Amino acid sequence: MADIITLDDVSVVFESDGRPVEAVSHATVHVEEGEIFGIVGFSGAGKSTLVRTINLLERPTSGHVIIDGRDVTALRGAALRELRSGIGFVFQSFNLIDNVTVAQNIAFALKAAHVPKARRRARIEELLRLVGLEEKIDSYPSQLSGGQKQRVSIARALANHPRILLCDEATSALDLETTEEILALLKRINAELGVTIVFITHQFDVAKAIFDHVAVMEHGVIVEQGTTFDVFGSPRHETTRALVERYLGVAIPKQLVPQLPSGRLIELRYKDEGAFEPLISDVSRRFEVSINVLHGNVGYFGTQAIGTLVVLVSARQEGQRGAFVVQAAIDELTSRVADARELSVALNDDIGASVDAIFADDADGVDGTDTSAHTAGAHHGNAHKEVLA
Ligand SMILES: Nc1ncnc2c1ncn2[C@@H]1O[C@H](COP(=O)(O)OP(=O)(O)OP(=O)(O)O)[C@@H](O)[C@H]1O
Repeated sequence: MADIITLDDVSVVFESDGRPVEAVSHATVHVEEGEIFGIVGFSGAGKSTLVRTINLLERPTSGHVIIDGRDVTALRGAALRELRSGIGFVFQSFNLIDNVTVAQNIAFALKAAHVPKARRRARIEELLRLVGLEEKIDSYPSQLSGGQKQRVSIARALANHPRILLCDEATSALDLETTEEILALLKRINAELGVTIVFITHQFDVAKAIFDHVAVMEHGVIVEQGTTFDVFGSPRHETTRALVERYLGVAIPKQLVPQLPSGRLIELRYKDEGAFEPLISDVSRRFEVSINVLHGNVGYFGTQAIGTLVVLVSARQEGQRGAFVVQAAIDELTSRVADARELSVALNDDIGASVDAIFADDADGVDGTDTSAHTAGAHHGNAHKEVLA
């Protein structure tokens, strides 16, 4: 699929108190036509600044913005206005004008694009039908719920048939149920109208529910990007790992630790289901080690599953030979899953704390497809079966 948006080596430097602040540093992004592309990262990572370069609300200090194969970085005046009318923007705080009606809020966007007055009402009705709010056409924003306000702001953003919709934390001010409704609406707009969506969020469940590709930002730099399934399934950068740990990961309760047989704790991450049972039994038989499954969790990305298991690998014999076979078994396990690492209980605690700031408000799955198997404590065969069931 062709790129509809290319950000080529884009940097944005602000001046703050006389000192330069590099909000975005050499970011390169390719957004394919018709996809939902997401950007995640800590507060202050540069996500908003990067997205605002797409319609040149922020002008790159260096690098190029290419829309539909055309370098638009230097556009000004009428050409810039035309570019912007083809790119809708949805904000976290809705940005509706309070003292005019829903119809008038949308009419402003049509007027700005020189749509004749006689055609505006029909277009407004069509847009409100699309977002399911026909009956609110003459209401004022203060008479609407948060979700309804966001629907109006989406209708307004779509008024001039944009091919691109930019959403900056568009669901962050909404409760979980309303978030689901808005995500379903955006998915429908993406699928039925073919609108390409670039979406910033700090909500992990939003990311995994709707993003086709995702970029992870930190300190102005894109540290990792790819398909959402690959990036979250095999995270390579520490920040991504931390995000994934917090939501797909599992922590071993401290009180369990003294009860564990000696051995090494390994976290295994696999993509798609069903691959584990034969792997565990195969490795434990071939290497003559015991592999106890302590904890497991499966998260769904659309229809694709990413699973996590924490296993304790123990030697069946004492001494150097035992340590050697445990290492060989761990090497074999590691080579046959998407991602693996050795755990300590303290490490789990640290990770939990470090990512709270990013995905602070996501206790439950937005798409309702998460399943968790909390089997800590039952660290023998039964746990294994529960996790894989
Ligand atoms: N107009 C500006 N002038 C000076 N510094 C700015 C300006 N806009 C943003 N910054 C700085 O640039 C950095 C990136 O900000 P940005 O808002 O893009 O991050 P973000 O990842 O979107 O964060 P958040 O999720 O908190 O909005 C921050 O350090 C911010 O303080």
